[in-house]
Amino acid sequence: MTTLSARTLSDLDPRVAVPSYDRAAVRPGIVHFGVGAFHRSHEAMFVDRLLSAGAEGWGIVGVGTLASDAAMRDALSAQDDLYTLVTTAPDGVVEARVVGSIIRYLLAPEQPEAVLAALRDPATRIASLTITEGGYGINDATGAFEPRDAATLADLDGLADGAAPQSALGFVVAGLRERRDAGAVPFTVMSCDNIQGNGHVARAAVLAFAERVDPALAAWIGETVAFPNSMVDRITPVTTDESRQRVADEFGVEDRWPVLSESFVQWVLEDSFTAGRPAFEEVGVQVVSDVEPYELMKLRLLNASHQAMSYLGLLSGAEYVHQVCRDELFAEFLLGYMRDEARPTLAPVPGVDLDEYSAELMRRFGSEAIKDTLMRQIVDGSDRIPKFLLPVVRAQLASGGEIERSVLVLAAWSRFLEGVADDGSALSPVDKRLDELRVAVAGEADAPGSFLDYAPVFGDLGSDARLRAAFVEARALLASRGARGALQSLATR
Ligand SMILES: NC(=O)c1ccc[n+]([C@@H]2O[C@H](COP(=O)([O-])OP(=O)(O)OC[C@H]3O[C@@H](n4cnc5c(N)ncnc54)[C@H](O)[C@@H]3O)[C@@H](O)[C@H]2O)c1
Ligand SMILES: O=P(O)(O)OC[C@@H](O)[C@@H](O)[C@H](O)[C@H](O)CO
Repeated sequence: MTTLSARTLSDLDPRVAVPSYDRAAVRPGIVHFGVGAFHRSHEAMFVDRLLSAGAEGWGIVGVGTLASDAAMRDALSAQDDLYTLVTTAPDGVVEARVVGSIIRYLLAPEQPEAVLAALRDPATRIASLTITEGGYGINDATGAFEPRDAATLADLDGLADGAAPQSALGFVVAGLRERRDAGAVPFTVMSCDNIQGNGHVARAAVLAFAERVDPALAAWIGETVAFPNSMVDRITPVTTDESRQRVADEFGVEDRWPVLSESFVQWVLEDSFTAGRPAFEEVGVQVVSDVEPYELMKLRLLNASHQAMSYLGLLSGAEYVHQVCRDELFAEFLLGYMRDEARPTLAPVPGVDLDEYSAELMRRFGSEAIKDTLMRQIVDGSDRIPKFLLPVVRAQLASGGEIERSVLVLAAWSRFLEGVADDGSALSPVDKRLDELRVAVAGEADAPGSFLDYAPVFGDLGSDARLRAAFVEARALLASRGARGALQSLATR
């Protein structure tokens, strides 16, 4: 067994690829907020490829802004910011590689000045973000900037008074303010979160934040800073002790925080950068002028399918994505959702055959080695349902298209929030709006359909009579027949 560190790289099992470049010589060019599982399987991996190909000046300074990120800091600092990425293909082929592109990790609550210094450094040309859908504070229904987290709210007051930032948005705005005050070129703000128009959303959040701190700064950012949109894709489950053990058993690497993901990877990136960008296209990134068709395809087919399978799956007693996707009843339901409800809302996607894309998704979902849990998909469902599924519902209502599978998912979500599976066992929803959601769903007892009046999620959709009637029917079907029974009923219609 070899404990991972810069010193032990040459001792690793030769099946584990290691950085071929001199990490000590890599200069930083990207400051990344939110060094979670996904950043480490995706952007950091692409940058590792770039550095391996000889690119200079694009090392990553990772930043955690949450107190809970101390665990990542501790794990990475113990192994010189290196980690093992293990990918598994649906056919079982496994590859392992030590990623070296994160050259420094900063825990913002303890080192705010170091984070500001990294953003101030003219070598930093991109600030990238994976801070989750909720991290932008944008109300999905209205598009208004309404942050709810304490750090962002504190920064909205504190930044104007010169206090050190606490939130990712606060650091980005403070960093841009320093650039402006120094007469320097700003950095690009590159969101890699799963949000339609993630660049537009990041721009809206940063501008609204800056407007509250210094309107002239907001105007400067609006004129000078690029916020590229992107479609990002690689299924990356949470690292568990079982994953650590697998890396140790299969590759002999003792790694405190490896990442295990699928082999599939995709990044479609809008070519819009303020201060230059790496030659991403040379390492597998699709650099395009319009990302939207790819984004809509991915969010409405992949991410919405995760929502579609998870509430129904958990109600039926399943635990894993592969479990439900290998079940014919669920597979037929998901393919039906993709074919009859999501795909009619999509424009043609350049170079993509949507039949093949949907079939490949089912192969990816069915991959047992990934061990992705249904529970991972439902954390803060109130952030995900509006971004992934409701755009499909809105478009289908507008065109008179089918909605019955999407509505069954909404009904399953409402039943899931009630916390009881079909066999009577307890379910544990995790959602930042759980209290409000439970009040909303309790209203169903006296006023069926009133759950849809919960505006923070549904906006004005609750007033749609067709949707409301279908929702009431779907809830009744789930109550009488359970999740599997409801799927059977749909399959035989
Ligand atoms: N895991 C995947 O399969 C996957 C795939 C594509 C895109 N993504 C995107 O990446 C995001 C992160 O996913 P992950 O798998 O890395 O999760 P994770 O739980 O491993 O990491 C979450 C990261 O987000 C940061 N974060 C969370 N809330 C924040 C906030 N309010 N402000 C600042 N930082 C915050 C945390 O510090 C942490 O680094 C997702 O929300 C999604 O938008 C994930
Ligand atoms: O992480 P989220 O909230 O964007 O959505 C949950 C999953 O659908 C998502 O993580 C997918 O696994 C990912 O988008 C695949 O690329």
